[in-house]
Amino acid sequence: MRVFSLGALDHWRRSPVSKFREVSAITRMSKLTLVSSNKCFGGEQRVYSHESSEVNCTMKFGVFLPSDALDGKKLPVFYWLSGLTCTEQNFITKAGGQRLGAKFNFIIVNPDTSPRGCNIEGEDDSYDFGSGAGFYVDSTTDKWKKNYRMYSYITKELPALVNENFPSIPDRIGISGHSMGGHGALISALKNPGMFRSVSAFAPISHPTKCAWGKKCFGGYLGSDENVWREYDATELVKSYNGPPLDILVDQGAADNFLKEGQLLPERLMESCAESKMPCVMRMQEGYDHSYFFVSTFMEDHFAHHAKFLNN
Ligand SMILES: N[C@@H](CCC(=O)N[C@@H](CSC=O)C(=O)NCC(=O)O)C(=O)O
Repeated sequence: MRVFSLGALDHWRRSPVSKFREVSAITRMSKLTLVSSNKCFGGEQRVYSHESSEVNCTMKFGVFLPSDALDGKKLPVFYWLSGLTCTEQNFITKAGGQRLGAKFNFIIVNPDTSPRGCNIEGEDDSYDFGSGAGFYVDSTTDKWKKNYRMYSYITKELPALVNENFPSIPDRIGISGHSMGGHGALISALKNPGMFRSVSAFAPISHPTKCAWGKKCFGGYLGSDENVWREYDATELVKSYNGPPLDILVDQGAADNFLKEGQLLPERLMESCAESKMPCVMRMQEGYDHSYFFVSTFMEDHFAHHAKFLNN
């Protein structure tokens, strides 16, 4: 809170406004349309939309800009990928990320989880396929391949847009996510050695070629060739990873129903990491379920984990 004397008020009127703070500038950013902006923890939580060339529809994503970013200071970027049924709003409203973005001085970018409104027959029929369930792959099947290219959207188009429009440090980026988004974070880091300095996940779908959610989405988006499926499976990708050391942090709720149903299979990821000598810490958190109550509880630990790599 600032209390103005008359002299200070005069100074405030004359002080320059960064282009990242100026609303008239942010509504005209390259290829981006501002949907909303709310001051939060000294920074701003914004939502933008844009016409995506990868997924051929209008996409939305959230950006949290800490105060320093609003002043134009270049900062690391923490990418967050959400899970099945989510839009960009779940992380914004439930994860408590803004306080941590401000504390650790990271820009946070969190996209929607799939293309939407593409007029594909059946796209809105189930919670675990189609809208809200892009599964972070590039589809090869005729019905879906025009739009369902979330892997390229996350690893190419979105980072390019972010670097063009915000004061990011392009070689200081980390990625994390929850459930389907944890799978997306792991495969994005494992398939692009050196691109992400840090990676972590909450209750990730760790071995999608062997669980019901993965089989449904991979079958639909990638067809029947399971060799293609393995290219998007973290447990498989760990075995062939050849890049700068990755130090993976995974949190998993022990009371997670989807763990009990065999959808997540984190033990398979851990076995694969052990065999491949990939550093990975999985913390089994007693009593926690799959929800954003679990995610928000441990989010600060994940920011601290990413800070070790993004700030050095
Ligand atoms: N049947 C449920 C399943 C949806 C669900 O639990 N989604 C999780 C992610 S699960 C794996 O990707 C989620 O994050 N939900 C949003 C939230 O805010 O909790 C259903 O349809 O509800």
